[in-house]
This record gives sequence, structure tokens and C-alpha cells, in this order.
Amino acid sequence: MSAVLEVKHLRAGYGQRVILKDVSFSVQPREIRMILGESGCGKSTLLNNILKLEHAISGSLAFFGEEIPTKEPIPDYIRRRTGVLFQGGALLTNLTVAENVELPLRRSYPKLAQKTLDEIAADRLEKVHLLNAFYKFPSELSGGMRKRAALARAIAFEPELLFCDEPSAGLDPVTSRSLDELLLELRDTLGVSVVIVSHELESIKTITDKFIYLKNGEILMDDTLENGMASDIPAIHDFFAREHHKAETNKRFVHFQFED
Ligand SMILES: Nc1ncnc2c1ncn2[C@@H]1O[C@H](COP(=O)(O)OP(=O)(O)OP(=O)(O)O)[C@@H](O)[C@H]1O
Repeated sequence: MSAVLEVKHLRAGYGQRVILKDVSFSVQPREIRMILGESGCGKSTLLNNILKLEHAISGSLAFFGEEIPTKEPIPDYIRRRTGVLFQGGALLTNLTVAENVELPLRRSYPKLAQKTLDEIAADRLEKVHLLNAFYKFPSELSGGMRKRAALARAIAFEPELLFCDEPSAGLDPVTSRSLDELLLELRDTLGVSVVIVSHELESIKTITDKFIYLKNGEILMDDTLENGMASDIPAIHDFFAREHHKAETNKRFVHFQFED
């Protein structure tokens, strides 16, 4: 089967400043691919360039085997095969959860009947176990529920490729674990491939098939998580050791709060 995403020799940055020098990797169908690296190494820059929210200097992208030249936007018919879960969720607060999920569908298919839109929204909300929030407003939801509502919107078109920027950011460990499980479930039910930027070791361990590790604008390692965690490349070894330490400290803190 061919790759759902191929990034080839991507070079990108801001103004004169080059952040990504030469980045190439691919994502296979149903793969959960993590983008890792130190803070400031360019993970979000990479995601934004893949989504064409920023314009790369050079290199090319291919979605589902179709090459998109650097300076060209992603055609709508390809965009509809992808979904994005932004870090803040980006739900519109003046719309109900269902209306938020319906928004991308309404934009792409303005003639869709309300009944059809509601049926699709209900289906997507059911997929993220949030059907009971159909008529609620984002302000009435917990942080974890808001993330799931944003995820329902991201899968509005039943995408084959989903991008998530720090999905666990701001969530407590238990909510974060259930979001991980949900992403795994969606991979199985929708057959979606997922590209995730994350810092969180528990998430990384729970859901990653393969990862890329960015350093100095290039990919230092492109491998399975198992090989990454056993790696003796100093930067990779230090990264996992540090994240492990952070995770253990967090666990102790949560335990302490609970005991208190
Ligand atoms: N809009 C921007 N304009 C100029 N420089 C930027 C912009 N966004 C990010 N940068 C710079 O690009 C570099 C990479 O930033 P980026 O946010 O991609 O890193 P990151 O790996 O995602 O970081 P973090 O893990 O902290 O989120 C940083 O030095 C950052 O200051």
C-alpha cells in the first residue's frame, strides 16, 4: 500500500531563518506517527508546513500518492481526506457542539439538508462518545470533552489522515489516557492514519507506532518507539530519560494530591 503522506526534502522557516533544513519521512495507512524533539526544534513548524499554513522554501509533499508542489495550496478534495485537531481545540464558543461539528461540512457542501448535517454530527459525536453534548455549548464542557468535540469536528469528513498538535496539552493524566484510547479506537474504526506532535511520554508509549525525532532542522531518527527507547544516540537517549523522569515526577505529584 502506498504512503498516505510523503514529505520530501522539506526546507522551511520564518523570513531568513531556516528552521527545517531537510526533512523527509512518510506515513503509512493506519500508522500512528509521532513527531518528537526538544522544545523549539520545529515540530509545530513542520506540522504547519505540511498543512500549508506556512509556505515552505523548497521540497515537496504528496498526499495519498498525489504530489502537491511547494507553492500550491492543498486542493479541497485532498483537504477533505484529512482532519486537524488544533492544540486549543479551536471550537467556536457561540455555536453548539453539533453546529461546530457541522461547520466544515456546511462550508464544503452548502446545500446539504439540516437533517443530513445533524445525522452526520450525531454519528461523529457518537464516535468520540460525546453524543450527549449535541446541544451543549463549549463553555458547558470539561477540557477533555472539549477536546473530544474538537476531535468530532476534525473527523467530520471521516478523514484518512488526521493531524493532532499536542492533543493532551492541558489535560489531566486520566483524561489524557482516555483521549489516547479514543485515538487508537478511531484508527481501528475509521482506519485513519494519525500524525501527532506530543511531549507526553505516557501518550507516546501508548499510541506510537513510529516516530521521527527532529534536531537541528533534520531528522535524527526515524524508527519504531521500541528502537527509540533502546537507542544509545545521546540526544534520543537523553530525551526519553528526561521525559521518563518528568512522567514519574508527575505521577508522584498526582498521587500526593490524591493522598492529601
Ligand atoms: N511565527 C513565527 N515566526 C518566527 N519564528 C517562529 C514562529 N513560530 C515559531 N518560530 C520559531 O521557530 C522555532 C521552532 O518553533 P516551533 O514552534 O516549530 O518548535 P516546537 O518544536 O513546536 O516547540 P514546542 O515543543 O516548544 O512547541 C522556534 O525558535 C520559534 O521561536
